[in-house]
Amino acid sequence: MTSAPLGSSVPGARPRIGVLAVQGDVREHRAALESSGATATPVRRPEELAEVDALVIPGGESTTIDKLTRTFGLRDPLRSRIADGMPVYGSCAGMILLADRILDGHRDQQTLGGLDITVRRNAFGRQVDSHECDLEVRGVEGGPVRAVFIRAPWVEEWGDGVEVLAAVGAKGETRPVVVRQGPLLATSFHPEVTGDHRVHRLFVAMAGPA
Ligand SMILES: NC(=O)CC[C@H](N)C(=O)O
Repeated sequence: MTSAPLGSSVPGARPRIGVLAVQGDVREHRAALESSGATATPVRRPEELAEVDALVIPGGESTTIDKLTRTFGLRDPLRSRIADGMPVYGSCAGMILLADRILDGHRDQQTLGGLDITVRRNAFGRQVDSHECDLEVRGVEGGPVRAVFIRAPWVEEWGDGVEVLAAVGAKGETRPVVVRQGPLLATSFHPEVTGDHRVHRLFVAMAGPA
């Protein structure tokens, strides 16, 4: 008997989803993905990226993740997979990495890009280290999601192709905190820390067999 090929072309196969494993809640994202119907593997090397159908970029520090992905030779492979339409979910710093434009970035900070959004880093104010709220997210059934924000960004501008799935009121404005553009999904908050895996299930459905 031959072994089944990897990937979502196999009917009923679990999508193979990588978690960028240079910094952040890698273990928690892998557990949330596994319990949402995916096979989750860490990605630190270009060869590991080549084996996955989709990718999660965890939160952490976007400047550090930017530097480490360049050090590990992952930046160009990541950019080309994103350009080829690989589904990617970015949480917090991961949202920043997916954004085409950053406000309040470090000098020399680069993103991978792909999402037609402008994000503001540490947007809720440096004095507000973290906060939580209940948030209705379009596409997530079963009531509000507990959203845990940790030095989080928000979306300040977005293009016509970007769907806003959730927003919060801040400083008199409505600021998107969950956005989707085709195969790319981003949240300002950290769903991996709450034990509620519905955001991961939404992403697994985006990554899985049609
Ligand atoms: N929890 C997080 O991912 C924080 C993001 C961080 N403030 C940054 O700019 O990268």
